[in-house]
Amino acid sequence: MMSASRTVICLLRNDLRLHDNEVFHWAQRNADYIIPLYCFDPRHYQGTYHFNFPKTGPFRLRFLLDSVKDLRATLRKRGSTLLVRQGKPEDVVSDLIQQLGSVTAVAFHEEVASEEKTVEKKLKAICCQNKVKVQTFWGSTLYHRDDLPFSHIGGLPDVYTQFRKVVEGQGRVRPVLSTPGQVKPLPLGLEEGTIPTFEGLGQTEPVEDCRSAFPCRGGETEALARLKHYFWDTNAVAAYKETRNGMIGVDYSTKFSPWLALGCISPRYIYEQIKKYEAERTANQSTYWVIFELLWRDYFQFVGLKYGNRIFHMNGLQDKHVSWKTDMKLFDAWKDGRTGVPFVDANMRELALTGFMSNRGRQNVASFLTKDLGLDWRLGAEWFEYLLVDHDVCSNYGNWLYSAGIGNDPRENRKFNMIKQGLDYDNNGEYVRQWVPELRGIKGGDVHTPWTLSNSALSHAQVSLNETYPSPVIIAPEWSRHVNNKSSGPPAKGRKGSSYTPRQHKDRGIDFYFSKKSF
Ligand SMILES: Cc1cc2nc3c(=O)[nH]c(=O)nc-3n(C[C@H](O)[C@H](O)[C@H](O)COP(=O)(O)OP(=O)(O)OC[C@H]3O[C@@H](n4cnc5c(N)ncnc54)[C@H](O)[C@@H]3O)c2cc1C
Ligand SMILES: Nc1ncnc2c1ncn2[C@@H]1O[C@H](COP(=O)(O)OP(=O)(O)OP(=O)(O)O)[C@@H](O)[C@H]1O
Repeated sequence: MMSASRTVICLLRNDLRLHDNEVFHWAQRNADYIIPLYCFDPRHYQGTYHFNFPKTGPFRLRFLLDSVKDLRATLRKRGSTLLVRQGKPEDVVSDLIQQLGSVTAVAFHEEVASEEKTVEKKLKAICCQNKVKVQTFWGSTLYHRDDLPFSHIGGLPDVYTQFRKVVEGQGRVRPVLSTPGQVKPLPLGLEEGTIPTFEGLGQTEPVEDCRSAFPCRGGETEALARLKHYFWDTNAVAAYKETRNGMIGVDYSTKFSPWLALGCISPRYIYEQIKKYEAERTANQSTYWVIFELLWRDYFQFVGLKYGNRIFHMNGLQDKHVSWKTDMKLFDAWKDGRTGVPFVDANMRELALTGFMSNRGRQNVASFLTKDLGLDWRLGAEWFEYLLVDHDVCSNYGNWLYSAGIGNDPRENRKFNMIKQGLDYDNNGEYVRQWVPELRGIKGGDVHTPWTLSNSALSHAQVSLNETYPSPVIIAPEWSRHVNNKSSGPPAKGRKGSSYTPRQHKDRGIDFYFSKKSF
């Protein structure tokens, strides 16, 4: 007698790739029929938890649609396809189990945060009711959760460097799993399903901005092409450590994050390629530093595992009470890039217009929101959740907690100085002028501090504070140490009542900007 055929549903979530994907790898060995499935979960298109911003913004949605299309095309080339449904995964899977009557297993990658965990629990309950096996995997990090050199997740150090040293010393990265040449077929009679459109999901397609630092499209194919470009075609990876704090252009950093967030590229594959590059081309601090940064990503995933819902709580991991404000006027100024602090505004406008912001920018705007404005950090985190093309729940909330001083930063009271940062990382003001066109007439680093310019300098630059560009919503006292006094003159209009007092530092030149006293 022939044994009954085995049908496995491979539920794809944030693992939209065929390479190094344990779900497919397992199904290939344990099924006669495979149903690759992606569900557009309506809960992802509702509001964020506290402030009700749209949970998935247009840039991430476009990236997701690209990624789903690309995976379908890849699977079609290999004898399969991607089933697409609009609905909650637990309902869709339940319907498929009923419809087919032959499903033997449901396989998926586990996630970290409670919303995703709730879906997993529901899937398990449905499978249990229907006597269908559930096979789950861990696959989002470089180091596998089960290989961590800590006896249990509670032993994860609260300081990144301690985590990194232990992991680098005692951990191992698992080898990349093989990519199936042909994928096992689908059972007959299943509708492939239409990939939804922007309109169908109640959104409008974003307009391309030629200034974007991330003009890339989603999908595994594009992710692998990006790696080839950054490593093998341009050798940009060999200078990563020197360029990674840049803000203009595509190649100052890897830009892997959006593909990593949706799982279009595997961190183990990146690691394997770095090792290959080091063996065949060059091994230097830069090539190592990409791994160092990927370990930050791992770290925040594991912090999420350790702390659960505490990563979302107002008082953070340390249960530290801070009197956060929710002044929505100030928040609007921040989110709209109208704070009057050009370095902040440029970054916030870049985010709104492209869905991307550099790591340097993110650290600064987060510090500004939490430390200068004293606003509830969750406003910032949820705004990022809405807009970022690379939103990843653990990296986003983990970094916000860190910036707000209630997460994993071992230093007390770390606060960025917006003017020093602007001058250090955008010394001649090119980045600010790119995103804040009202200030284009102001030359050099002066663009970071328009409120310190004389009326004649402002009118020469065709800037009118409070009319064409706002006066700063706040001026932190420590900023005065970093003002380019060469062009500062008598108080400009609109500065009335501010706490700013210009200090005269004649002929100190550029070195003055690089004071080590504040970040
Ligand atoms: C407030 C704030 C919010 C953030 N939100 C997110 C987010 O939602 N998703 C996200 O992927 N990153 C987030 N980051 C981290 C970081 O800014 C981005 O990963 C990085 O800018 C992406 O660009 P890249 O891929 O070119 O990075 P690269 O500099 O090329 O780094 C390589 C990879 O390392 C990882 N990485 C680097 N820095 C960090 C970091 N600080 N934390 C975690 N992983 C890191 C990313 O996967 C990145 O792709 C946030 C940082 C801050 C300060
Ligand atoms: N994937 C996710 N993305 C964003 N937020 C998430 C995600 N998963 C869970 N959360 C957040 O986790 C929290 C879960 O709230 P819930 O009420 O279930 O738990 P809780 O521990 O009692 O938290 P709270 O005290 O804030 O209500 C919410 O803040 C929710 O937004």
